[in-house]
Amino acid sequence: MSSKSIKISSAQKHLNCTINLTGSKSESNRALIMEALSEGAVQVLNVSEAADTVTLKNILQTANTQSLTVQPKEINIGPAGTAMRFLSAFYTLQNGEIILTGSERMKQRPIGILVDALKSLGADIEYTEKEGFPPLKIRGPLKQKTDQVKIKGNISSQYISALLLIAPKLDQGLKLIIDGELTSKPYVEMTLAMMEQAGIRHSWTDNEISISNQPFNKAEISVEPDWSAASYWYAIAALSEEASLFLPGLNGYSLQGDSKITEIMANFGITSQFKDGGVYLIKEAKKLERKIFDFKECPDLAQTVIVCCAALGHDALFTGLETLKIKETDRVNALQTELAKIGVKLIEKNQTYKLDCSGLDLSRKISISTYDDHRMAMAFAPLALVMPELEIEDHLVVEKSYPDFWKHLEIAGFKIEY
Ligand SMILES: O=C(O)C1=C[C@@H](OP(=O)(O)O)[C@@H](O)[C@H](O)C1
Ligand SMILES: C=C(OP(=O)(O)O)C(=O)O
Repeated sequence: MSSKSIKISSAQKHLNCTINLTGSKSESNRALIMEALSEGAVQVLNVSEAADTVTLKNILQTANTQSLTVQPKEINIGPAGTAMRFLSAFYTLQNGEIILTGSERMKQRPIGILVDALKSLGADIEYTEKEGFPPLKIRGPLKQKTDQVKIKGNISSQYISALLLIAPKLDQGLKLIIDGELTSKPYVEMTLAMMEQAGIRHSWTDNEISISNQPFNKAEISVEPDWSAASYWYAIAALSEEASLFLPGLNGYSLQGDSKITEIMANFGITSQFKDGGVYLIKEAKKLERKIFDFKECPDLAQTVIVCCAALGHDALFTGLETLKIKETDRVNALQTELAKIGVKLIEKNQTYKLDCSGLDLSRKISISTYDDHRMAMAFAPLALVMPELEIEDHLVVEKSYPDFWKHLEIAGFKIEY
């Protein structure tokens, strides 16, 4: 066992506990950018403890203090994709020159669509290594050439959110035309809804979103707990014999698209009761019948739900997995390799993925590789409820979005050996 690997087991199949989740990484990242752009008019409450958010917060705290005369400062965002995209737009508005870089994986995650859009607005950006990928050399402030930008919508919604966040600060405002289909749409809706909380008005008709030059109002933005993190508790409930879990702070009218986990997990017999300022997850006996799950609007739930179906031996079909290949790792590939360890196949045909559980074997001791991907570790961890013992290769990966994950599993009665 390496120093990073852990063994998880669970003698306790009846779960009854309260888990306090950290704030949403997505909401926090937006709120922090708005706070920086609004020169303090916007304030953020319950900001996430996710490492990605902490990194972004630290960078933004020093953003306005750099000198113009020294070598361009290098800013390293590590593995934080959303923050990379948001900062690329943010720095076009700042004085001076910086180099924005990230982890080795970040240098393989495409950013050309956003860079092209920013350049067409008037930004001065160069690639310092590979065309279309970080690192970026950004020289601000942007002198706006046009208010209209056309941008492809099917690769990452983060490019669109990044542009929308800076739009009120652009002299001419922004008219964004989304070319083709829009993936991860709830994240764009979240961006606009949060901007509205700070008084920013927009119009969205068909494929065109417009925001005029306008000031951010004074606002206190309270971040809801993270629904993507909550999804692992739904999976745990689904694989347990009996469960009554309380997740404080979550509400039924979330800005987070991943709150769709309540609807998905109803198929697995998990009822979500919203009361006492949070949600109770109650497990009831129910036969899982739903055969098709689509993740186009909630890509971060894909691993959770697919592993859960595999553990239950449920041969379902999955769609909307196209964007998974450019996230923390190629998540489709990672899922295929790791599910094979329990005898399950995930087979692609015309962009639909079929789970074949005919060879399911939960009796072996296996070690799950994590591919520097927090969601690989967290999506496979619930398997400890249905297997004798499970090893997770790198437990530290969870810090990216949910640093207390293992501590919370212990609260729920899991045994973790470091
Ligand atoms: O805007 C955001 O906060 C996010 C958007 C999604 O990315 P894509 O738009 O690239 O699918 C999601 O996967 C990511 O974890 C967070
Ligand atoms: C894809 C994710 O994050 P990011 O793109 O911000 O790295 C994620 O948290 O699953």
